[in-house]
Amino acid sequence: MPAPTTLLGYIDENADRFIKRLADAVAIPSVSGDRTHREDVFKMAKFIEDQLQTLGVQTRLEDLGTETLDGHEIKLPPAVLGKIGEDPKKKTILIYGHFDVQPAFKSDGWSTDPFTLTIADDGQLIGRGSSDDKGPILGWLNVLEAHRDLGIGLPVNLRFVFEGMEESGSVGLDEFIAAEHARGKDGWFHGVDVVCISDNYWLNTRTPCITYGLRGLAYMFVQVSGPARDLHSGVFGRTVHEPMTDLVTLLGKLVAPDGTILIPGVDDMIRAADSEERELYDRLDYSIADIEAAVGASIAVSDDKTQVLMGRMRQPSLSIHGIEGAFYGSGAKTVIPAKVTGKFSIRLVPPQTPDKVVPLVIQYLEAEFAKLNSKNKLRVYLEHGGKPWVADIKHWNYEAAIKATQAVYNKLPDMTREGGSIPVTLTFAETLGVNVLLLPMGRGDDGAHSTNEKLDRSNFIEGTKLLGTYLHEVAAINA
Ligand SMILES: C[C@H](N)C(=O)N[C@@H](Cc1c[nH]cn1)C(=O)O
Ligand SMILES: [Zn+2]
Ligand SMILES: [Zn+2]
Repeated sequence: MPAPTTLLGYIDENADRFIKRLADAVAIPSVSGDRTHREDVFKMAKFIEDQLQTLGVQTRLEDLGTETLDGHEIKLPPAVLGKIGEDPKKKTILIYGHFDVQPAFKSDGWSTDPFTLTIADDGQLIGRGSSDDKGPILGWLNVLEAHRDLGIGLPVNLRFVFEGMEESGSVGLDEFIAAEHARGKDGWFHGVDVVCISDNYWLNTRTPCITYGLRGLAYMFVQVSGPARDLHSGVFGRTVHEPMTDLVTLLGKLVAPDGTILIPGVDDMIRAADSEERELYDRLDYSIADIEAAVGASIAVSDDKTQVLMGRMRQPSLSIHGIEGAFYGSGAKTVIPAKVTGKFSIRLVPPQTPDKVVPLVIQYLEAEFAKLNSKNKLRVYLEHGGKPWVADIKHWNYEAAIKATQAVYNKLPDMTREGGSIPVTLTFAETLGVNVLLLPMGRGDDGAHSTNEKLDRSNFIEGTKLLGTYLHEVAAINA
């Protein structure tokens, strides 16, 4: 049963107002990984809570405790909980999203201010968080508002969990979910039938997708320290072991230019795909031209689309993100940095977990460091991690999402595994024991985490219709 046509019409008629609300959300720089923005993450939690309340949702701000960031103990942003509908005859869907964002500075190469939503002539809504993940969260608000204003009853009961730490390891959330679950029928998640998350992207720019897998993550720091302070390279060059020299040598031993992970045992954990599995990837609407357009260069590691897709969806990857403490400014500072920290992450696929992979990384880097005969000090550790997740797509939750996609887009969705990570997904699946579905709103070229992140106007508006239609399709299924 598709959503009422009045609902879809309402969403079209109110598109400009919905975009204005997205602009208000983007204007709050809720960067969870930057201590100086912690107040903004709190402000964003309040913004979402206020919106939910206005839309008739019963809410609660859940204190998740504290964390230590850059040596300071600071408060974690609260999780925003919402509840609307308690009809025992209806199914109950838990909606998850995150209102924190990745850092963004104009100087990174943005064409416009990252925290001012800019509407381009072609309909792109450009701003940090537009696609990841404020647009999708606001999509749910749009759906609630349409039902309220049209006087259409929600076809399902809804529970919401919106967090403000997803981009920084979802600190505190797993413990909260476990504790609430342990409270049984008094707990927040009591009665939840399935979970729906809109926080990833289509493969390309034309075909909507439904996602049944995510990679896990082991985000690691490798720190080399030596001198008591930064040194003049003219005075001390070739007289001391330099931390930066040691670090870049180690970083150079992690991954080959074609993406092969050089840490013994890591790539070997994954069995090769058989022909039946390869076919799943062959069938997806994707080409090398899509990846080239999304990254803005002809740099795919292979000309074989299936191999590229498998590299993203069913193989681990290792990326080097940066070096803290290294000189990176303009000019030509002749410094020997005293302490440098390399940051890299490994995206994990089943059966890999941080517990299985991290000891291999530590052992390998320590052995490679020993070969350098350096007198500097090495420290390798896990900063945050999460396990991979793969779901059963034969569940009615997926059936409803496929029907909704066909109703809104008149197309069969691509069935994908996402290369990114949403650590709480597996927690929902394992702790609550329910089916989880990923129903993305944005396109593969949205530039999440990158400069000029955008969400296309049509994806925001049709995506809102998709979320609303999905609720009605869930209600129509006899399960
Ligand atoms: C897929 C999701 N929208 C996302 O971007 N997740 C992040 C999670 C993360 C973990 N550490 C930092 N961010 C990702 O996949 O990088
Ligand atoms: Zn993200
Ligand atoms: Zn996200």
